[in-house]
Amino acid sequence: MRMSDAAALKVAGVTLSFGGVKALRDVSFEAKAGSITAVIGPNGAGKTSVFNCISGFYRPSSGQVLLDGQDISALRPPRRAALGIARSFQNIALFRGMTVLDNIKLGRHAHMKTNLLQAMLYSGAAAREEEALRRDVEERIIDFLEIDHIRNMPVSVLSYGLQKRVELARALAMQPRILLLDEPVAGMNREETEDMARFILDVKEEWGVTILMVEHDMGLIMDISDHVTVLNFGEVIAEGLPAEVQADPHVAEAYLGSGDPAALMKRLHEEAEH
Ligand SMILES: Nc1ncnc2c1ncn2[C@@H]1O[C@H](COP(=O)(O)OP(=O)(O)OP(=O)(O)O)[C@@H](O)[C@H]1O
Repeated sequence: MRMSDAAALKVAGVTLSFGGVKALRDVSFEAKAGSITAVIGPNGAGKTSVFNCISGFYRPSSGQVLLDGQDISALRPPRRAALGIARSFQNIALFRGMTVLDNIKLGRHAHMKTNLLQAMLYSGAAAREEEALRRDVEERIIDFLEIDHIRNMPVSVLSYGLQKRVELARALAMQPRILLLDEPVAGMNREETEDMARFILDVKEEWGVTILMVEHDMGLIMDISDHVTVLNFGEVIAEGLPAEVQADPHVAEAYLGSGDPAALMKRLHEEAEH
């Protein structure tokens, strides 16, 4: 059973400035429904800024963000979350003193009834039904991410890899249609990275979620992405299938300062060995 229908996300001509610094210049790309799209680029290229424009934390000076063709650029972050855009953060943003389960429950927040009138009209039976459904979703997430054994542990005692998995669990509890993953395997060892790769693929395939991820681990990107967009100095310099992007001299130049795809391949393989 799928949790939701995947949605398509489009970033159209987005420009973002901080004072005199243009963090993004006319950036356009699309994450197709039900696919994994990676946004890559050297440090400071604008990857996090793109995520912040999509989730609504930053307002671009021009351009649009479209969810299934609907312009959501004017909506505030909670409204975008309610429409199904969930994200994880580069540095884990969990409540460390709280248990795994309580952190996951917080993911529901985006779906809660906030309007008082709505809440009053919301009958006890319907509320109970929704509560049961929520619990069912939480159990499925815990089962799916294999975190049953740690559900009652405080997040602070968990390994880094497990904390990242709990963060994914919390994002899934929002029942997203679009999942933004900010460096999902940063700081992970090989085994943790392989586990996370498998979970990300399963989120796409079994849960029908469109995934957009920023990541530096090229091995992971090449293995699981359907499409790659490359940013450099706030501009899209290449995009396409992982293999196409890897062979693109512009990409090699952005990363290495030389336009030699063979040298880039060599470096990526060396990084993957670690
Ligand atoms: N809040 C901010 N205020 C001022 N400048 C910012 C702000 N956020 C980002 N920038 C600038 O915008 C540019 C893009 O930064 P961004 O963090 O989006 O890059 P990134 O590709 O995510 O980098 P990294 O891989 O290091 O995380 C950089 O020049 C950065 O200094």
